[in-house]
Amino acid sequence: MLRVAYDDPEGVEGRLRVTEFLTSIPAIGQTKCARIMDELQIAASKRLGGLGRLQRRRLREFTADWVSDHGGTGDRLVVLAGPTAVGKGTVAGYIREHHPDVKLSVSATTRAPRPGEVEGEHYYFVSDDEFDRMIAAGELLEWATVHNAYRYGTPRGPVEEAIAAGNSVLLEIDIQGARSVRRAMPEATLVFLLPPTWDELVRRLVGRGTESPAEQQRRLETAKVELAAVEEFDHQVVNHEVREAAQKVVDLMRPRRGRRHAAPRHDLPRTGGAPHSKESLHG
Ligand SMILES: Nc1nc2c(ncn2[C@@H]2O[C@H](COP(=O)(O)OP(=O)(O)O)[C@@H](O)[C@H]2O)c(=O)[nH]1
Ligand SMILES: Nc1ncnc2c1ncn2[C@@H]1O[C@H](COP(=O)(O)OP(=O)(O)O)[C@@H](O)[C@H]1O
Repeated sequence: MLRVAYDDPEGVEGRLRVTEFLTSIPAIGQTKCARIMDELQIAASKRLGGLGRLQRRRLREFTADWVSDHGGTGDRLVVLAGPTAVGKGTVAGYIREHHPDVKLSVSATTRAPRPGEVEGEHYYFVSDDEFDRMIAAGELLEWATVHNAYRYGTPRGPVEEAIAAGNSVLLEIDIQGARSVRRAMPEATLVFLLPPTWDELVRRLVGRGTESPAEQQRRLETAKVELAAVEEFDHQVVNHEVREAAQKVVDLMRPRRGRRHAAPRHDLPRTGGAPHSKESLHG
């Protein structure tokens, strides 16, 4: 499994030269490495920890392409994350209904079922002991304590089986979980769902009416911090309208195969959503 430690510039991998990283990949020798570095516009002296944002993205996309071309998950594993009440559940639900070819991962959680929630469809509802067991047995691809309350985790088996069978898998998880997936499966595509504006996010949270005013306040504080994580994601999709946002997420799951030759890597669009300014979200 290819793994790139961009997040730890002082660590052993952060100090690794990009050329060393590339030539450690089977079938990439000096000549091919030089050509790839040229294509990615990265100087030969660069270390993994010293790459600029664009260079990191180009290298990450190259890695994803490589894994895809050599039997890895490629673009078939997509993570949808974003701040509270942005509409992650709504967009994922729309995809479940209208794109049956996309497999939605069903998480395990220690929280109690809400009225209408179905075991094995919305979540696997498990006890704390069972969740501990799943962690110890390595059955979770990632897990996190969300909103300081309950634990949520992605069962590893179904994700791996779906990918092996050639299906696309969508994980609707929180931002900590997205980071864990990036570490475990660097070739996964990370999508950040954004609200059209900060005020609209507040309206959606309040309008949903599932949290007390104090809890809403706490989640909004967290949301401000979480919005800053947008830069870590491969794509941004603004959830103006559910159908359109869902389509953009599904479009990102199309196989990347062949694209490398269709357009220079640095010309590939990064964002799936409309232009926006981050400042306006905090307004
Ligand atoms: N890390 C992680 N987060 C998850 C997982 N499943 C759900 N979540 C997140 O847990 C949070 C709470 O979900 P939920 O209990 O459905 O409540 P709601 O978001 O308040 O409707 C959401 O932010 C989800 O994205 C998972 O398997 N792993
Ligand atoms: N595109 C949208 N336009 C208007 N309202 C939306 C949109 N997407 C979601 N909502 C509403 O916003 C609220 C929060 O959505 P939800 O899916 O529960 O968010 P999350 O899963 O991100 O916490 C819900 O009341 C939902 O109906």
